[in-house]
Amino acid sequence: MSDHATTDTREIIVEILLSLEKGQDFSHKLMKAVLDKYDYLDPREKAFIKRVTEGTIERQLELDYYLDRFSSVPVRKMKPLIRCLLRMSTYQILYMDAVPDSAVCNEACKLAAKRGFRTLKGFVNAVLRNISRSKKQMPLPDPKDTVKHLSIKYSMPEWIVNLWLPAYGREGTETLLKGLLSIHPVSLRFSTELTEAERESLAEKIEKTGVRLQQSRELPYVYLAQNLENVSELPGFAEGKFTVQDASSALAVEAAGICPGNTVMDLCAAPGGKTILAAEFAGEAGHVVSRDISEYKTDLIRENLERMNRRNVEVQVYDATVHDPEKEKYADVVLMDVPCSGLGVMGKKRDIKYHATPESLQSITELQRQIVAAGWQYVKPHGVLLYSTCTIHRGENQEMAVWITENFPFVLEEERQLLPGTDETDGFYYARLRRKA
Ligand SMILES: C[S@@+](CC[C@H](N)C(=O)[O-])C[C@H]1O[C@@H](n2cnc3c(N)ncnc32)[C@H](O)[C@@H]1O
Repeated sequence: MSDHATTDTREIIVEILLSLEKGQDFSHKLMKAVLDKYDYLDPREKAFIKRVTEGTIERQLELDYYLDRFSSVPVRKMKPLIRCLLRMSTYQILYMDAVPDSAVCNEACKLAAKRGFRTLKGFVNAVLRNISRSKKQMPLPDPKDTVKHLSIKYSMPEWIVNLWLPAYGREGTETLLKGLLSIHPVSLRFSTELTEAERESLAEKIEKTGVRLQQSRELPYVYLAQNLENVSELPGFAEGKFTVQDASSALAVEAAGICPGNTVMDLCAAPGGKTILAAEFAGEAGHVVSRDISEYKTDLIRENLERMNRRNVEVQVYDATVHDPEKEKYADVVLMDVPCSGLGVMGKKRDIKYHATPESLQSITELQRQIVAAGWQYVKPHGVLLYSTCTIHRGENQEMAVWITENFPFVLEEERQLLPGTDETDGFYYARLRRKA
């Protein structure tokens, strides 16, 4: 990516980083709002804003480690604007070859002066030029200290590294950490009602717009898209021929084994990814009850159902932690895609790792248990409970499946933990549990 960015563009990035420091929102939401606001900018400038902002956020622990070594003032004591400016400039020096280091330093000094820190221009310049000179051998913690080394190298809080090391070992954890930092293409899930020839012809039309598509290894109707600016402008989107859905999420619905004519309940359904695929599998003779906690959330489901032309779905606002006696033994398949810690989607929601805490994992596990306890009875005898999360945490995943079999009349038939770096998907878990009687 070459440097088309002006001082004003870089100022937008600093503003986003400053808002995030104040805890004003999650980065993916703020990013979308900012790109909508500056929609008039040149696409290359928008791409620059996205790349630098997201890169700076996801590499923050690593960048701070370097800054603490190259600056006389510790990162935590810097003025917030200077801190954000140095982080995003260091990211450009280390990770964006096409932007000359001298331009990064000059632009940073200009921006510091523009924002009232003229006296700190010399400091900013000295820190960045030092980093630029040493960029081939940046210091990292001793590899013998596995946790600290991996934490800084892959910018992951130590407690999360500690959570994964016992489950995946050093090599497996490193593969996972690397996978989370790699490029994450947008995943397009084509309607399963299209024939193979129709799918291929649509894929060709999409590629003519400049988007690069690669069929997923996991499912023939999922394509990974690179170079994608705006999904809603692609041919076929408005006609409901595809939706944005990760292969892992579609695999979970596949694992539920929904047959034409089945009755399905989706208890935590917004924005509707799994509901729509379940409705395709159940067909016109089947029926899906799709629930979420608020009007706002259920409106998102309705919007997507409308675009994807699904009519066999009933959308309801309903709190999944409250038992609904009317639905006992109602469904062949109950989807419980529960709220979770989201550690599997950190590649797309880059600041989840800084917000999550061991305590928040504990309380989310409690909520998941409440949802299961309130909803297991909706499954007909010999029917399926499909439990899933987009996280990588045994307490919310494998241990939860065991807890279900120990407390309710279910047997575990299949479970799968998908891992970035190993699988070309988000981190995702699902378990198919069959009701005994
Ligand atoms: C992982 S997301 C669901 C994604 C969705 N299944 C899909 O495939 O598009 C979890 C959902 O649970 C919903 N949720 C959280 N607490 C809930 C509750 N008590 N009752 C119902 N839904 C809830 C959230 O609003 C969120 O939409």
